[in-house]
Amino acid sequence: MKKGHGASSSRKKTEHTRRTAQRPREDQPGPAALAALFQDCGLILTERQIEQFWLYHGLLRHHNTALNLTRIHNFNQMVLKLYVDSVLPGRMTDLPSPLMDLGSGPGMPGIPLKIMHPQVQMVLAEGRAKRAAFLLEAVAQLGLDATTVVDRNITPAFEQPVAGVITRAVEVIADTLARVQGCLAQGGRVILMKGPGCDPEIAVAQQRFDGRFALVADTAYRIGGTSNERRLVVFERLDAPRHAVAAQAAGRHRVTALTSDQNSRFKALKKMLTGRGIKKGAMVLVAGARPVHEAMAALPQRCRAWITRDTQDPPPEGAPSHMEWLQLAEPLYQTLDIFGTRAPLLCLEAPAITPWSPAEGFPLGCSLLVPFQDPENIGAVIRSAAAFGVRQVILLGESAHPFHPKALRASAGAALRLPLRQGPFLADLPPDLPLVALSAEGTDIAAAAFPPAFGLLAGLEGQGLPAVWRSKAVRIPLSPVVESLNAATSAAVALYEWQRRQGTLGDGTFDRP
Ligand SMILES: C[S@@+](CC[C@H](N)C(=O)[O-])C[C@H]1O[C@@H](n2cnc3c(N)ncnc32)[C@H](O)[C@@H]1O
Repeated sequence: MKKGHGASSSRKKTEHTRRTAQRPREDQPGPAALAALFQDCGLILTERQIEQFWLYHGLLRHHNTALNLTRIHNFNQMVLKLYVDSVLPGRMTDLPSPLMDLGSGPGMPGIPLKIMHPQVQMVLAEGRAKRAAFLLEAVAQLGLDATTVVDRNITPAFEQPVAGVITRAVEVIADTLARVQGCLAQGGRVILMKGPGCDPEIAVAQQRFDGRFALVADTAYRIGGTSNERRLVVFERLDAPRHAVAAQAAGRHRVTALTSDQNSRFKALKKMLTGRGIKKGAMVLVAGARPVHEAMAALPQRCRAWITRDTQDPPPEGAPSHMEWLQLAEPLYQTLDIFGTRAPLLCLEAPAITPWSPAEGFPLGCSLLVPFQDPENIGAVIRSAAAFGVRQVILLGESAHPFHPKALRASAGAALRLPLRQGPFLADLPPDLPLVALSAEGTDIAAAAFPPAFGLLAGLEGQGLPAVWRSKAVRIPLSPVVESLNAATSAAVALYEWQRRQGTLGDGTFDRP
């Protein structure tokens, strides 16, 4: 992509020396000498432009001692290395508008470019207050319209939209590309005025911003007839800035911003962190990037709200449009993000948990009955139930809520997919049910018979099972160094044993019964 240098610099240098030698009158610093130096570089200035450059030159000289604006003091050098150098990109590439000169310092290249291309809307960004004040004075004195000064450091949080960014002598390319994430439009260009040895910088930037920025031009050149080598490197932005993505998403969804923890909507969301609140409100809070996207894809009609930190992480394109976008102030979001995911949360209308009564019996295969009081155990066992092809999970009266955020997370989303039923309390299970119960005091599971349609009754954490079930229970043989397995783990092992007996685990998967 890099283009070679133009005509030999030594020939140009000789011509330059000869022509300036023929104009002794213009050797003295002044508007005419300035115009002549520009002309030697093939740049013809209008009277107004000469006047503006001369005025700018005067301001630079006047303020240089106090503000340390440039280390170049020689008149010819100032014209060539500062003003001419600044305007050359305008001859080599189209200038986007609005164009931000990032790290403008004393106004380079923004002010000379603006003088040459008055139609371009120019934004001069300069983090140092005294330099920014100088820029304001220069803009006023030169009468530059459609030119603003941003007197702050540009960071990725800067979101004033611009179509292009130009920068000279500020930082490495990748840092600039990162810095303009918030403000540069999709398709916008970053024009980087570089020295000749910038290949390593380009390579780093290409690697870091692969898919987000593309290198579209890289041209080697020299300033007029001098030996000063330059590279003009141009990157084009492929992705869209966050604010544009957020604005598009806000057009697709109803948006509500919540800032107070006293807000009734926020209070309702907070209730979804407890089993009781979920039961009452019939709403579920899904956390974690993957579970959220899976739940949205599987249950689009049930999606109620996409919950984010302010405008960050807008709902993706294709998200159900009836879903509201709740933008929460940081402390409110943190209250709901109990796992510290920092990712969007999804509020879902809870899938129905239909009642089950013992009179209904069990369908073919395994129904898992769980009395667990720990939501993480409930989630873990539901995940195992899904993994081993259980027909339905019957939650006994003792059980924690399967949509408690901790249960949902431990189930890796399975709680939203598997048929869940609400059964009676343990004590109300009739003793003649075809159940295989699990207890550390039972007989070895190796000898157990699994009926074609049966219920697997997991033990209750801590207390185990009531005596009536303990007496007919099966156990998983264990090393005597532990007393028992975790309740969810023992259920998983029993489910594995049941599937193994079906002879369906041979190829690493099994068919649903
Ligand atoms: C070495 S000077 C170059 C100035 C000018 N571009 C030139 O070529 O003469 C770099 C300037 O960029 C400014 N600067 C650096 N990082 C900046 C940022 N993130 N936002 C705004 N200004 C910045 C500094 O304050 C400094 O004035």
